[in-house]
Amino acid sequence: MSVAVRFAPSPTGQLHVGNIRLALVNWLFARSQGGSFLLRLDDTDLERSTAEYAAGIERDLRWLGLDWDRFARQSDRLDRYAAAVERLKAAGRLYACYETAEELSLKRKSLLGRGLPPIYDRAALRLTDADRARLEAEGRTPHWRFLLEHAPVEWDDLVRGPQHFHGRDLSDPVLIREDGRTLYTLSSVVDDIELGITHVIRGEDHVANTAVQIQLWQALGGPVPGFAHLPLLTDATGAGLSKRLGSISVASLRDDQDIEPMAINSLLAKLGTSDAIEARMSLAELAAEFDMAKVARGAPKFDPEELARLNARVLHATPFQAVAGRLQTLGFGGIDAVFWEAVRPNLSRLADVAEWWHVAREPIEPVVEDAEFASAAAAHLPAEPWDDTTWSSWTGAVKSATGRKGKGLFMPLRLALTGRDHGPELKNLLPLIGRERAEARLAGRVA
Ligand SMILES: Nc1ncnc2c1ncn2[C@@H]1O[C@H](COP(=O)(O)OP(=O)(O)OP(=O)(O)O)[C@@H](O)[C@H]1O
Repeated sequence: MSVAVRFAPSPTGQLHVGNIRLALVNWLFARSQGGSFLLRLDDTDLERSTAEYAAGIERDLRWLGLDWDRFARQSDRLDRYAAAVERLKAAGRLYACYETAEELSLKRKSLLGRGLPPIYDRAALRLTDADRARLEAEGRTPHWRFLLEHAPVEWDDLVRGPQHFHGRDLSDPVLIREDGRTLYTLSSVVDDIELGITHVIRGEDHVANTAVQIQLWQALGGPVPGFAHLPLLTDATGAGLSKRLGSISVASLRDDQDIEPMAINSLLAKLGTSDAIEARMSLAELAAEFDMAKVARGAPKFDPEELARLNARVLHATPFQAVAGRLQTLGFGGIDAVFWEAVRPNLSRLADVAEWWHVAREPIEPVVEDAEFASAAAAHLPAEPWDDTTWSSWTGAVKSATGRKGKGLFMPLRLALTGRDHGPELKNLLPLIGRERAEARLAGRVA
């Protein structure tokens, strides 16, 4: 059977780097096994889900290159959940409960106060028909719980190893709320069964869900899939991430920080694994290196500096054709392949091209500390056309004429030609600056 996985975010905020790690791991697992990747929007929380957030999720995943083979929306599948409810009721696995939230909270507090785990006491199972009729006459509407079997629940987690739970240590989960809406615990299993999911790969926050959901899979007759629960990513301070809090979103990395998608993919594919974190230029390379056995159990931290470092590496290896369109959008349509290759080793973010465009093509204030030396150097500027051999022949001549060498030769030239003490290699930059500007700058003029 071929592998089928899903990424199932709720459209209740912008995807953060923790969500993306999960999306990426699902995608890489699918692609590395020739399997399929489903995007499922868990949009049944009508108060918090919005069409804008849903569109944002699709945009973020596309931008990262995480394309999906199939798409589903839980709000389109409500009839499937209703059908599953009927089957569970017919099998005697759902029972009506009438406690209010306050009553349940009191019960929990009382158990905790006695040092006991806050497991639901199944009081509703002892209600008679008459009790139920009375409660409903009082105006109470039931919520419905799934009757767990008091039996062991075990699985061999692809990340956490063998997991052991027991039904008696778990509360019967609520599957239907008072207002009749089915909850994630049920809808997610119905979808996973009907959409043929073979591996559920999600965050550690779902481990307890998995324990109860395995019994639901069995009750609904679906094959129980494999599981991998990954530790949750934290921010650099160790604090948790949440869509609701607007944690480090992919949209802000893209739109505000000018980060390359492959920098994000490279970091999140390798973070918290036994592989070194290095820049990769394609998802195919990451898929070829992917192995769930490399994922560690410790909670990884997202380090923005590491991302910045990878971003620079990715840019340094990006070919001109891959950025030509974006350069045009940024207003640098005049940049060609030669210019790009000259400046890309000095970029941390794509927008940094603006500085080198300015240096090469716009008037700058030169820094001339030794006018005599600068004028001697200017006198040796060769005739155009210039290419990447011009710098070495010119500085060779300046060296012979002035007796200067090393830093004493190169730094005054760099300061005069660029107004800066750092930047792209001058052998590449000089032909872009051109003779006229070079001559004027060596004379100390703004040019
Ligand atoms: N910090 C995190 N690190 C890694 N994975 C995470 C993190 N937070 C959520 N996930 C995973 O992302 C996937 C999508 O989950 P979900 O949409 O519930 O995200 P969420 O950020 O927890 O949302 P919300 O803040 O709205 O509850 C799930 O597999 C979940 O386990």
